[in-house]
Amino acid sequence: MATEFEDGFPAEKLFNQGYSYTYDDVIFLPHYIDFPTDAVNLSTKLSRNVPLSIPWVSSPMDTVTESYMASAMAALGGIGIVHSNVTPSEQADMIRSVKSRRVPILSSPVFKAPDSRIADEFDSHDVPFVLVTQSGTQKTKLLGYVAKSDWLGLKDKEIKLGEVMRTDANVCVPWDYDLRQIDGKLKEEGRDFVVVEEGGEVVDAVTKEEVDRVKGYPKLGKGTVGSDGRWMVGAAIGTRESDKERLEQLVKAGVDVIVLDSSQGNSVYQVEMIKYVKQTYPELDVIGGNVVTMSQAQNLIKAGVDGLRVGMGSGSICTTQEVCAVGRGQATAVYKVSSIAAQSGIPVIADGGISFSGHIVKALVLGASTVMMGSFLAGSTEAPGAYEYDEKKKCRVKKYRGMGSLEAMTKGSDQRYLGDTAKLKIAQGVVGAVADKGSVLKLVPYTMQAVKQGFQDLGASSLQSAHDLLRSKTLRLEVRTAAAQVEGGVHGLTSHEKKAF
Ligand SMILES: NC(=O)C1=CN([C@@H]2O[C@H](COP(=O)(O)OP(=O)(O)OC[C@H]3O[C@@H](n4cnc5c(N)ncnc54)[C@H](O)[C@@H]3O)[C@@H](O)[C@H]2O)C=CC1
Ligand SMILES: O=c1[nH]c(=O)c2[nH+]cn([C@@H]3O[C@H](COP(=O)(O)O)[C@@H](O)[C@H]3O)c2[nH]1
Ligand SMILES: [K+]
Repeated sequence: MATEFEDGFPAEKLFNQGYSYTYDDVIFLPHYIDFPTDAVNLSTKLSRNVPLSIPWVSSPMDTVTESYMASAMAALGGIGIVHSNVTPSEQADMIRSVKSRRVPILSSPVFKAPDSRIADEFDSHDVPFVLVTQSGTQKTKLLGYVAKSDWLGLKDKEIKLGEVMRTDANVCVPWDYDLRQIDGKLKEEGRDFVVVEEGGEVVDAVTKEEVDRVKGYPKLGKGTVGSDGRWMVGAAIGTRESDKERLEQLVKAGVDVIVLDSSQGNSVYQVEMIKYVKQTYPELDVIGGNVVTMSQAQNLIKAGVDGLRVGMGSGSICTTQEVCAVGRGQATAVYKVSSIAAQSGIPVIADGGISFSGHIVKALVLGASTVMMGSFLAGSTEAPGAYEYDEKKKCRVKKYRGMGSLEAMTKGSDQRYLGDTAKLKIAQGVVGAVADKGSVLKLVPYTMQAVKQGFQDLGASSLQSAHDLLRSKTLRLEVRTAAAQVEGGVHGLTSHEKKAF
């Protein structure tokens, strides 16, 4: 008689013992490989009606996702959620900006009116050209441009730009030109830059330098394009009355999906907002959260959400568990919420606590459809803010802060406390910095390749197949002791350098 193997625990057993497990606490046992790494397909859904080719979402935080990051996320086949720590019209402008181009490049050129003069633009800034438009701003007709090289050769520096600009309509390309098309145009005509325009109005400019930079990264696929033919982008809103007016502006700007941004989503405010969004904009997907328990999730599913965001206190900048004594270990939270959400076909976003590719594998295999990241992306070229040099750590860093930090709250999420200015504010997040990670256009493809290797080791060729292995109890896990976690990391060396790609 054949012996039944009992090796490791199925998830159902492991996550029902009264422990709150984080990603680092658990480890998967490898299964059987019968396909190559490249056969792993990580396409997925963010929410009921938003398909993605990679399970990657950037956090709605003001040091993570504005238009540049959201454009890059869409170009990679993921999606960015634009934060709401700005006025509704500023947030709507960011959505429009993402939708107005097809290259993950934002150059923010200098605009001037024809009767204005060059001040110190060419001297004190690294500006290769100035665009001359009717109004001296973006979103009007291009009249001409002045290149730095032309300017340097001029004797009369007081001259009006309208008198010296080059008028060359050929410098313009349509908004939906992709990187390959723009590169072709730059090469054919020997240009240093092109102006991106739509409907006769300037959207942006793209330089050869930027195109060459992006060309050096892994090849981009077709990206996340919506039914409007434009890149898809999400936006965060709150659950206050005033968020209804914010929502209206975002919808007019073309937003594809809304995230109700709260640390504790199971509230009367959120349930009412979900119903309002679904009634007012039935075509718009709404993601509820954050939740970490099955009953929280069930309430929001009943209210009509198209997706759920999971995580409370697991984020790198989060202090919620310390301050409020509520939350859950992220591995347990993702497994539990995904189990109930799967019964209604609701995709789950595993939000926060991701430090490396193995955490992404764990989140996805435990039932999530996508992972949302803040700290992992905040040090990238595409994140808002400038790099600074950290003298102690001897590296370039970018600021990264929690949306519940005092600094972020007093900047604008303060709006959520309008009306209760008398109330005492308690921070649930910190302000910090993260190391330079280069461009997400390189970071994400390499990380995805590592995730595919993890899937291959588990014998899962897709997210669906991973979830099938999980629920059929074929997938086995164990809890790692403290010593096992040490063993699983680099140990026993006097020094080492960690370089993944
Ligand atoms: N994932 C996580 O673990 C955490 C995330 N955060 C982030 O920090 C930011 C702020 O989060 P929260 O403070 O949870 O924001 P929130 O807006 O959900 O809650 C702030 C306060 O406003 C109240 N509130 C919301 N709608 C209301 C309404 N219509 N009427 C009356 N009161 C209402 C809430 O009950 C709460 O007391 C978000 O960006 C969130 O993602 C903060 C803490 C933890
Ligand atoms: O307790 C918190 N206080 C905060 O101030 C805060 N700001 C963001 N978040 C959440 O953290 C997630 C990002 O986490 P990671 O940096 O680990 O990716 C984000 O996606 C959020 O869910 C906060 N949580
Ligand atoms: K934390």
